[in-house]
Amino acid sequence: MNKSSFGNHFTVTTWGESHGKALGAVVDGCPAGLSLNEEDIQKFLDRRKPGQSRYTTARKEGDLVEILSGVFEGKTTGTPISLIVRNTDQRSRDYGNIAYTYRPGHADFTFDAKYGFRDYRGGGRSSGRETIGRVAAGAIAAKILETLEISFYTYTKSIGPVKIESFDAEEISKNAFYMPDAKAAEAAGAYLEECMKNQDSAGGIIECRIKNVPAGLGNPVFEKLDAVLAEAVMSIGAVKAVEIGDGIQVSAMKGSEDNDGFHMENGQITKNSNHAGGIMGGMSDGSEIILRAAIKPTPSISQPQNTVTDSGEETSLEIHGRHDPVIVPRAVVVVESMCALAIVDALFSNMTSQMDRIQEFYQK
Ligand SMILES: Cc1cc2nc3c(=O)[nH]c(=O)nc-3n(C[C@H](O)[C@H](O)[C@H](O)COP(=O)(O)O)c2cc1C
Ligand SMILES: C=C(O[C@@H]1CC(C(=O)O)=C[C@@H](OP(=O)(O)O)[C@H]1O)C(=O)O
Repeated sequence: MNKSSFGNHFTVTTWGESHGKALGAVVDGCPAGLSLNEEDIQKFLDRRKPGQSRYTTARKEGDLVEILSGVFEGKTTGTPISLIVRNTDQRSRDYGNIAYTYRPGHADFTFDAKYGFRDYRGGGRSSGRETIGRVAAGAIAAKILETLEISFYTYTKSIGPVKIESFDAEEISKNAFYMPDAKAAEAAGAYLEECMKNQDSAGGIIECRIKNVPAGLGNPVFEKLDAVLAEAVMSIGAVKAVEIGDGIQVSAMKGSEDNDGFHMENGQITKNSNHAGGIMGGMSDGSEIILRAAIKPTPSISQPQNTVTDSGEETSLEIHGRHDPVIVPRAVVVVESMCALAIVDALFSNMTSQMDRIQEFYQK
């Protein structure tokens, strides 16, 4: 558990606890010669950090990253890249009443079931704060993908019952929810105010669209690209479902509706539609990859809840502390980072032609 490795070729280990001294990641397998500085990573971390709006945890963290190794004179050296973010605003006293009592919906009971004890301060390793390491590593993966012109749009599709009804890419970074629809963002704010007034929380859906992934990435069996992406995204705390393309809706469609027909466009094989979400038979088909992640409502809510202690006593629990009333906006960049890591790992593992393109780029 203390080692959350990701991938076989581009390997990421995240480390650290929410109330420990620091958190971070070690990235192995990044090619030498990639131009990389702290700002490249910081701009990703800034999209995740607490305190971006009144709809996030009130914990005050700058989440400033330091690169400890693997970069010399602004370029990666091909050796392990170690990244650290120090914790500065732990308030462990908030967690005194969950040291022996299990929070419904969090990992307290299952941690004890597996290990027999746990770091209850801030949830330890099961805190959403662990995602700092994923995002820091994801920024490096995204930088590699940028050299191949592979790019991402990741945004909030819904919060609770409020769904986006229009798409304006410019709008995504302009509201607290990373929604591409200003009206929906306003309605989401009103919904959240209601939840907060009732000491409750909300969930929602994040959509990630990946452009310019060449056809043929992935594998026809086992490490299928859709399976690899789903595993990567499902490993984020609070993600309860992952869909590719039309996802669960295909179960109600007819073959004639779901199939994406082909035609020729400028000498290229092109699909008429994209119900498949850019992946067929476990391999990318050259169209946009479309993935959605369903995020549950934040489990730590302050209204009294029925639960039990670790000695089996039934009790009522009021959770203290500074929690996200909704996880979705802060998880947008986490989903993007995990997708970037999965795509880089897939590229490095089975497309030698892509490796050549990367090497060519660095040697320029
Ligand atoms: C970015 C992010 C922020 C989170 N913030 C909180 C929070 O403030 N309070 C909380 O109880 N859970 C929060 N979570 C969710 C818990 O980490 C998660 O529910 C817990 O680890 C149990 O895992 P599970 O929900 O996948 O079963 C957050 C998750 C993420 C990814
Ligand atoms: C601090 C972050 O989010 C935390 C995620 C979290 C949880 O249980 O997941 C619980 C809270 O932790 P604490 O009570 O220690 O402040 C959140 O604030 C972060 O993600 O950076």
